[in-house]
Amino acid sequence: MTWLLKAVTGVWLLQLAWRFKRALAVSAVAVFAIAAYGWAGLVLLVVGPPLLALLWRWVHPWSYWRFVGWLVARHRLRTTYGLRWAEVMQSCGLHRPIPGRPGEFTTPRLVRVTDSPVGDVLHVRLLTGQEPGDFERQAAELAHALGAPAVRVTSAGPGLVELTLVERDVLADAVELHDVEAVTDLRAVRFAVGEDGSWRTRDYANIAAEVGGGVPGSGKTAGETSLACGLIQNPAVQYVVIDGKGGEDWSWIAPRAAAYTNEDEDLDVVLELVESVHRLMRARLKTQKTQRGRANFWDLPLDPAHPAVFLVVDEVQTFTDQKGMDKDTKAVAATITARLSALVKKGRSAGVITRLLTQKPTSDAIPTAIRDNASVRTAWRVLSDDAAEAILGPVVRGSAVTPVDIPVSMPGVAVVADAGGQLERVRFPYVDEHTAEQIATRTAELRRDLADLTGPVPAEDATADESASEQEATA
Ligand SMILES: Nc1ncnc2c1ncn2[C@@H]1O[C@H](COP(=O)(O)OP(=O)(O)OP(=O)(O)O)[C@@H](O)[C@H]1O
Repeated sequence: MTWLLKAVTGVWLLQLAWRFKRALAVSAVAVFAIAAYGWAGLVLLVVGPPLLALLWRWVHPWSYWRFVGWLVARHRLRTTYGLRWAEVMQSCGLHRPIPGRPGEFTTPRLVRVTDSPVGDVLHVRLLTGQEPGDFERQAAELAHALGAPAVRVTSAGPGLVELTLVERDVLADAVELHDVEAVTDLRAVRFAVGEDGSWRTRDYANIAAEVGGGVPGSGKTAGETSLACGLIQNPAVQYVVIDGKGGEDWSWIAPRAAAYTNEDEDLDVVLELVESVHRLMRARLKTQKTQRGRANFWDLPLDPAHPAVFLVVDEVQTFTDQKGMDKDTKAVAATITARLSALVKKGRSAGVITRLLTQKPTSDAIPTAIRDNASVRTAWRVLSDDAAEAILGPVVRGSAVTPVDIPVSMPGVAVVADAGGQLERVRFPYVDEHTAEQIATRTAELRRDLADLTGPVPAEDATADESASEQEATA
């Protein structure tokens, strides 16, 4: 009966036209061009758009490729993924039967497809009652059903999930930098590339300390080097480097460092440097409010006269692990550890950022109290779950992301835990020593001696101010 009604009213014709709307639109434009301008109009119609596209690409390649990406993504949404979506959802058990309609089911909705350096990203709206974990559990099935080597599931807000079809492991390729951009904003410092191919940043206003560890050759020093190369170009940053390996890994920074030592046997030399930085921190905590108006360093504008100080202690176990030390050396090591612990706890609001690196990630090398106060933790390749835990904390136990799996052939790849406790794999960029040396030499005039930064310890009457600032620091 319905077909008769459609035939009589002409609705069938409209439905047919709608079905072939694109072909009809193209034909209409072609007929119009011929009618208005003859065959020249048709030639213009055929040659014009490609020429315009070429011109667009030449004038504004960024917007052109963005548009092409959008077109390709739309095409994939409708064909590659859209046509099989219901079948994929059903075969992975992510569909839901519709009550009262046997045999019928509903599926999460594929909203959008975008591309990323690793592969396509499918943006999906969940069904009521579903959560990203439902997709995570089915990640392997989804990968097979969608024909991708792996699928990464990330929550993208309430009711939304993103499925990244990982076609390429972007972390497999080294990120070599032949020069490093100066860091101008310490609240967004690029430090490594994530699995989606985009840069990860850190907000140093919220970081008092970082701990990092990994087996020899895993890329700790190189990772720190690339970070330092950007930071030392900022006049409001000073570096203090203590290299417990006793080698020349950090000698490149000597012309630019406020203080540098590679002393690995005479712990008194190291203690003196650590004490200097500790004194600077205390002096700032005591006087910052009275002299500069704010108790928190990061509430003040960055000023080369009051620089942020990065204290790097590479192979920190040389100074903190007391095993095998004689009695006197043990006492010095204990003081160094206590000072580092204080810097880790209170350094943030004094603008002092402490970074401790070790190839021996144990609680003897990095005491748990220090690790637990370090909001940023980085584990390059390690050999055991215990070592991973000594750096990243208990969160790594049972996590799918672990530094124990990192292949030897991928130095510079690490697992990082951010302030929110989330673990992810990243690759640090690589800057060779000569490039680093050149950057340090060309910025040598920005160097200020640590002794000049450390003012005299203020009088005792500032105690009240200190306790106020210290309370804020540890808050
Ligand atoms: N991000 C990276 N990308 C590519 N190669 C890297 C990267 N990081 C390090 N490497 C390679 O690995 C080598 C060892 O790196 P690095 O010296 O940083 O290791 P390490 O963990 O500090 O070792 P050690 O504990 O012995 O000092 C480098 O010389 C370099 O060849």
